[in-house]
Amino acid sequence: MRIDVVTIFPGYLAPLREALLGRAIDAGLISVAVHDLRTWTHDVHQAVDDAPYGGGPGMVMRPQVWGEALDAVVGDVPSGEAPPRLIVPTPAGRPFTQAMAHEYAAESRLVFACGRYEGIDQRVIDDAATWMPVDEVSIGDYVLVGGEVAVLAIVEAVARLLPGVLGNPASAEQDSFSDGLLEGPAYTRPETWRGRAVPDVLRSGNHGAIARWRRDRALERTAARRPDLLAALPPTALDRADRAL
Ligand SMILES: COc1cccc(COC(=O)c2cn[nH]c2)c1
Repeated sequence: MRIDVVTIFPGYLAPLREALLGRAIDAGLISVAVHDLRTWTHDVHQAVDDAPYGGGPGMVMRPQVWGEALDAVVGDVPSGEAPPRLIVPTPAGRPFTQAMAHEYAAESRLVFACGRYEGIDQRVIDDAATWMPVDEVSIGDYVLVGGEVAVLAIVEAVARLLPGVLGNPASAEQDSFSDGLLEGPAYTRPETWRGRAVPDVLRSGNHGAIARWRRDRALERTAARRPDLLAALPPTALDRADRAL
């Protein structure tokens, strides 16, 4: 997978080259190119933003700069080849989910546009959408200073799903959300720690009982913390034992 990121703070994307993702890059599973948006400014101040039409606080990122940047970074899409997907992290976006991470993991190329200030001139999105799929995506209901942190989160969630990136692919299958529920509690040695013992069932070797216990804990936690996920489950997802909980 080829990943391009356009940002005014290239240094913010340095963590992509660390650890798991760094190894995936070294293994050639992913290529990451980070581009400084100011490359496509032509004024001495390298201005990337300007005052908003209609007034109001803050600044808006200029269309000319972004237009030239995306033209250059996306380049000419060879005929017959699918264009990359442009992802724009924004508080106003569609909520990013594990299902979307799986969708993105199937793409051969992703381009990320990191917005700042009050956002990017809408015409940049509208123009880009005439020649590539554009997703405005939110990673949560809060406002960051820029999209860079969101790109780190999205790239990590997507890259870990790529074959060969995770040492143990089974853990991606048993993710939280993979069965629509939150992951329950996990334990490792020692058996007792600060007077707290590991639940006996987990040391019983009774795999049926262990699976049941884990599912019960996941259902309890999901009901307590994310009733919306429980409500969204298809009716067939809960068996009789689940309902008895
Ligand atoms: C594109 O325009 C803007 C404007 C302001 C901030 C940002 C960065 O994204 C977020 O703040 C965010 C993403 N998901 N949840 C919060 C982008």
